[in-house]
Amino acid sequence: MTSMAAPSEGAVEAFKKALATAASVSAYAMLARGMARELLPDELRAAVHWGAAFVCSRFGAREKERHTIVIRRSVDKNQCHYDNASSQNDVFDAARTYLATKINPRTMSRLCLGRSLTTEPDGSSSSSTLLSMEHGGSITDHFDGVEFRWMFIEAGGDDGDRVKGGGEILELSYDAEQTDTALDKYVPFIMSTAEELRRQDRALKIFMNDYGYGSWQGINHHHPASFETLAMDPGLKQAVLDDLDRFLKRKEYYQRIGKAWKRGYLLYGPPGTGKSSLVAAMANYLRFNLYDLDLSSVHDNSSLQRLLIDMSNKSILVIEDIDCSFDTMSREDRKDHSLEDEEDGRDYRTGGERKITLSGLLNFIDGLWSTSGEERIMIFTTNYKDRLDPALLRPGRMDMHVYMGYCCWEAFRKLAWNYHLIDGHPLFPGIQELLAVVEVTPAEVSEMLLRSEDADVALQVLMEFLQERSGAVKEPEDKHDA
Ligand SMILES: Nc1ncnc2c1ncn2[C@@H]1O[C@H](COP(=O)(O)OP(=O)(O)OP(=O)(O)O)[C@@H](O)[C@H]1O
Repeated sequence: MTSMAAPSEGAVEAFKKALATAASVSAYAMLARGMARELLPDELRAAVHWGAAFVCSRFGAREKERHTIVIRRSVDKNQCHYDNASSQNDVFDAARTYLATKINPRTMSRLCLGRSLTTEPDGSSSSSTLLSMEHGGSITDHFDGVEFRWMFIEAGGDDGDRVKGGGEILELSYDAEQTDTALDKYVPFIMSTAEELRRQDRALKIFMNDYGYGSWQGINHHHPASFETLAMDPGLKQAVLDDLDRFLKRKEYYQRIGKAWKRGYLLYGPPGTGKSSLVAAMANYLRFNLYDLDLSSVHDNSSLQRLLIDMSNKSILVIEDIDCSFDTMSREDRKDHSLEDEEDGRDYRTGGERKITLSGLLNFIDGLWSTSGEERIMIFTTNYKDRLDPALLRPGRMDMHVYMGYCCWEAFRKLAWNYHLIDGHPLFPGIQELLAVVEVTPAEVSEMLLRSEDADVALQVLMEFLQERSGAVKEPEDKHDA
């Protein structure tokens, strides 16, 4: 504990004297102001005022010192370490992307409109339209309580000498005392905001592996599924969304606890309950590319490793029907074969050389793959969770298990809205009663709802379909166990 030292007598005296002096100075000032008002004519008072202002401007408090960062469109080649290094300055591009969000077309009289093509490290490209400042334009931005001023200057103009070889430049200026905020917070903030904006803008890709060669082929991914259109238990949907949001925000957390920044989801449930739709919704929500791994096309463990290493960050690895991809039956169920069978590298089902193994996949995912990249999500789907190897279900492996079940009342309401924009109908109560006892998948309900564009007809078709099925009673369901 700290205690305040008692002030010495001398200090108290000095403090009192200072107070008395301050009081008498302000008293004199008030008296002088009053006398001046009474005794001096207006012209003389104005002249005194002007004189005081002049003295202040010459000798008084000087304007705060400003610092400027110059950001050139292209980096001077001499600064590059490699001969073939690109001369494009990333910071310039990021600043322009960021500043586009600060442009107000209503208040700025001259603007530039451009379209740029961005090539991602994975080879995909996307174009975006950008509003930017015209040469000579300026923008003021506020961040963390600090004012930052941006100017866009053209090479070859008045500032031609300064920017020789650099093309166009952006100048960022701020109070000198805010240098730490500028460099340690504002510039990183601009870079990360620009990256996020570009990510939102870029076209998504889905990559599939070639047979045998261990390489990916990508095409644009336009699956329309979103969390908005997904018909599932609302609580479970929110839990998945919250988990994804938490994952995205936790870079530092994963670093601190020494774990790779990856997350695994196991989606399980009968066919047609929306597992693939949920995968697409997750990719769209995160703006992550999808890598759809078909294990039957992978020749051996080393091809598998090559494929996994070639995946980019911020991506989702999907292995559908994981129960069919390996001998994933639970080890307890193996009557005739011991674990040693697996370790000798032979496939005891065929007697031949085993191509790839579940342990090969899991070891690699836990090992090199998880440390060679970041922000990776891995999704396994299965129609039969009970057939999975316990190694897959071990805590820490698949972080969240999501059960995609038969169509419940809430899921039906979502589908009715998706397909017919209705939130109520005289047939709804009857459908609700039937859904409580009939096992029907969202895919089947969707199909019925699509039978007619007329909502009355489509709901009648669904009603009859459910009545036909009503002999089958739902078995109790094991809900999600995150
Ligand atoms: N939960 C859902 N929400 C919205 N649409 C769904 C849902 N489930 C299924 N559908 C509809 O049914 C179609 C098939 O569903 P999907 O392929 O996502 O199911 P799945 O569980 O992955 O099936 P499988 O196990 O056979 O691969 C989807 O394209 C979609 O139109």
